[in-house]
Amino acid sequence: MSVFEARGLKIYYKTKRGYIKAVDNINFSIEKGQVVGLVGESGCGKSTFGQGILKILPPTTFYNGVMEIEGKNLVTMGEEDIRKIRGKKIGMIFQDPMTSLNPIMKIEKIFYETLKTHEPDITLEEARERTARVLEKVGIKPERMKEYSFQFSGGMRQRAMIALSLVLNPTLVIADEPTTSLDVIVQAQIMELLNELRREYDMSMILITHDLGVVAEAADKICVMYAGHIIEEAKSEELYYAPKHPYTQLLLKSIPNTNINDLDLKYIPGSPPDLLNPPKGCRFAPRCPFKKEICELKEPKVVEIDGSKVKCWLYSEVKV
Ligand SMILES: Nc1ncnc2c1ncn2[C@@H]1O[C@H](COP(=O)(O)OP(=O)(O)OP(=O)(O)O)[C@@H](O)[C@H]1O
Repeated sequence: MSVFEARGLKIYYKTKRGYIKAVDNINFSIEKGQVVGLVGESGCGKSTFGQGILKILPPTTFYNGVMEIEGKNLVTMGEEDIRKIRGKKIGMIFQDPMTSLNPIMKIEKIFYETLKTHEPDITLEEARERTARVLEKVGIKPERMKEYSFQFSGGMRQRAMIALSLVLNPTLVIADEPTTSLDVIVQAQIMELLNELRREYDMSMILITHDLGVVAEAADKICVMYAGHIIEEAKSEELYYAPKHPYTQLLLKSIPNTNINDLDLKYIPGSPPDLLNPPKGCRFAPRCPFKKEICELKEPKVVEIDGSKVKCWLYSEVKV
């Protein structure tokens, strides 16, 4: 059963020059207990999708289509109802823990404030108990809730933010580059922790990253984004060992051998298109080594092949 679904979802930024089509007509679903990886080059719309689910994008952002959590459509929902869902049903883990951990508040106060937003009657004592429990789960000694986040190491801050996103026991957690700012060993520890927690809490997680190596291990299913579209969706193993879309194939080839953060996409010449005016056919066509005539003329539909979904003319019947 899917806990969250997007159908025909569009998220556009309004600018003086026109609309930036950062998420453009995507379908997406995640089931209970599932981890879905969302990968792609910088600027392809991953964070827009993640933050769009929480409706924390600039107020001028245009949404269309459906984003459904437990049967409720977030696209048409008013701000007051969204606030009840934010944190409670959908948690968020950011790349920079300081986004969530106010440096001028003690950790216990941050947790208390978060709990109080959704459970106004909670006492400080109850909040402390819940905080202690969740801090222990992420490997932080409960007494450290008396400290400020700046007294924590980078890895501990990330653990504290994970605890904060879990304290309300959300149905879905969105983790946007949760390990990017950390060193390799701490990255591995945090990924292991996320994996343990999702099993224990049976929660669903959307894992946003530009690092295919990270998601290949952690995710059940991977969605590859390119220029506002999901161009391939497959089980992790399938995507890793039998990628179908030429972009996915090239992305896999570009995984660096050494563990560096920034992908060097030396195998993919050119750069992603301008999302103010994306190409009218396949958005990857200008860079695709297998491009056919149809590719630049008409947008391909998503087709299912061997259990994967792929948006590419190589796999579609051409009906002009
Ligand atoms: N607030 C904004 N106003 C206008 N355009 C924006 C805004 N935020 C992002 N964009 C544009 O939307 C597109 C998608 O950006 P987004 O940050 O979602 O991509 P991303 O895949 O998450 O990249 P990164 O990994 O670099 O964060 C880009 O063209 C970006 O320039």
